[in-house]
Amino acid sequence: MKTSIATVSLSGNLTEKLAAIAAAGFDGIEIFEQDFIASDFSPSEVGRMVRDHGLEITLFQPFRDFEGLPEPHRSRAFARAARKFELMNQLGTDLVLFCSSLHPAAMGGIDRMAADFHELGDLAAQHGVRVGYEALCWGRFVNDHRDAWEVVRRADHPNIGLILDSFHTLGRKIDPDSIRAIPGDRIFFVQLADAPAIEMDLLYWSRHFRNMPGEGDLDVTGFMRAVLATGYDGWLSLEIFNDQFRAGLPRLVALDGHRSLISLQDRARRAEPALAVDLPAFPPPSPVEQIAFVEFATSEEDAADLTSLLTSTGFQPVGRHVSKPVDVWRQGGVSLLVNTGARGFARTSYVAHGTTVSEIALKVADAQASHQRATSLLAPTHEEETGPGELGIPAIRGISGSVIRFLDDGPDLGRIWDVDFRITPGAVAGAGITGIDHLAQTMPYDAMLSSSLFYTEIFDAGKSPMVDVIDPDGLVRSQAIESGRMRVTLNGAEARRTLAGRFIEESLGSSVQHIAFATDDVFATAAALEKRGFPVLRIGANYYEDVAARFGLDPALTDRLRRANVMYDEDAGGQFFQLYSVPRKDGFFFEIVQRQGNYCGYGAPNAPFRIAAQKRTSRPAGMPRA
Ligand SMILES: O=C(O)c1ccc(O)c(O)c1
Ligand SMILES: [Mg+2]
Repeated sequence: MKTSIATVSLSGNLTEKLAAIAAAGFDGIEIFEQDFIASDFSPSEVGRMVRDHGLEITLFQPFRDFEGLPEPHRSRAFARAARKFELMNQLGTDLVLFCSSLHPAAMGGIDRMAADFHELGDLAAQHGVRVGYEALCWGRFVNDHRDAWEVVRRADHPNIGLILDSFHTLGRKIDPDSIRAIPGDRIFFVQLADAPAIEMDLLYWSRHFRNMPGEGDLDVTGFMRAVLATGYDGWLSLEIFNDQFRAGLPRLVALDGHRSLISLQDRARRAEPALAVDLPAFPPPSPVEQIAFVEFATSEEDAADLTSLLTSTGFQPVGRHVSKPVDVWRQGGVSLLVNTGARGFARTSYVAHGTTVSEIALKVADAQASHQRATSLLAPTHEEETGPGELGIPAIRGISGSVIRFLDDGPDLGRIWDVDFRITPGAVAGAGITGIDHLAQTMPYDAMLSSSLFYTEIFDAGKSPMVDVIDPDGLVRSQAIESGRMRVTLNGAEARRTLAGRFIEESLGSSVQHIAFATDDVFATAAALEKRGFPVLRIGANYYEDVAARFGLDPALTDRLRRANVMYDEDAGGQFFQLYSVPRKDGFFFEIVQRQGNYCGYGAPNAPFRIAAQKRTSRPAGMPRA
């Protein structure tokens, strides 16, 4: 179906917005009147600019406070409408949104309002335009789409129809299935927005906190299904009032928006196959079976720092790429690649960020299908030269520019370690690390929605509620994404002095800040790591006093935790143990965790104390240590 976005959803001036909207692949735009008034272009110039970008003006909005007024307000409202209809002719659009009235003099009365719209319909017809009526969920007399529909039904005029907006329906907790009773040809336009579940005044919530479908907590898919069930086949348009988006990079926000609209249609058709959705077919989301490898980009000079950390963590070099300076380090099912190449993407990453995680390879059921889904959802494909006989591994650019590769067990990709690498056979003794528990990605706070949308739409993934992590120098927000056996935590930092904020500055952008490895026996692993010279993070005595009191821990267990510098947490499902490395200069570190039972968190209550300890390790010599 054709997609559109309201100009209010993006930052910048009209010219910048148009460029961003066209580049993201939309077919049309809603012109928000303020954006037009603020611009210096004449209506016909704006119309031409829009069309020169290959876009249509899908809607002009909003027209406020029209219906149910006494004289002289009523005549003035009609005169105002006539002028806007003329403006629409100059802009080159035939549809305008009238939102339900908040006028203090408005009188309500469903037949009075319907009669006003009937008369307006004649005026609109004279100008060759159509009017759509939208219930603002804080409207004085009409604040529910069912009442707006009744007004439109009674107005009984071909130039008067209904406009639905998912926020106004879902924000007021109105059952979206009530839409299924409305004839699709009387719905003139559909606006889509999501929002996080926060209790607050409806108007304030709507004007500041809307976000892209899939980024919030509203059942926008249920709304979309109900709209499609009416037979509606018109525009799908984003109308997102969001403070962050208004300050963000318009191209990125527009791209996220287009991704969310494609995904929304895909979700609707998968949930209800009988619906007619005009969207090319692409594969369904699938879960990640395993993080197959993580690749670091570094240089000949800087590699020693990284490889000594790997060695002290129990990893061992086991082989090399057939044509590139890429070493494979292994331990208990984890493969880490160290790329010191002077060319290609790894080099670009290293130059931009210093030693960094530049690639993540994910094992899925069908790598080509996952790649096709990702690119259908607008992820840019990533191509790199391969030597003769080497595998072409499908890849995309992930958020923040890193590469995500897709692997599977098929006849080609399943042989990656035999074809692209020379691996020396033999077991790695290791320190008891058995896998990757999670990857922690750090990013500016305003990139978090974008990142979680990326993972949840491309993969079969769930997200947990956002939690606050208290860094002594500011708040970091953290959200976990889980898809099959892959866990990723997204950490958004606003404050630059937080550990996460410093990492973003030091590494010049978002990236993986830590890798958490799994062990089945944290104390055995801690002992093995100590022998290898692992730079363990010392945790203060106050922490153990508190954790023992909080959970009523056995003194023997508390003592083991303290001696090994292991942190502890519990939830209803089980227990969690965490051991940390001292962070590198840029803030990168390793974590080793043990999950017992069905513990499903990430130790968030421990984060303030872990961060404080990590910050102590980087303070000047001579200061007291924990
Ligand atoms: O916040 C508002 O006033 C407003 C205006 C127009 C809309 O379409 C809408 O959903 C909200
Ligand atoms: Mg709206």
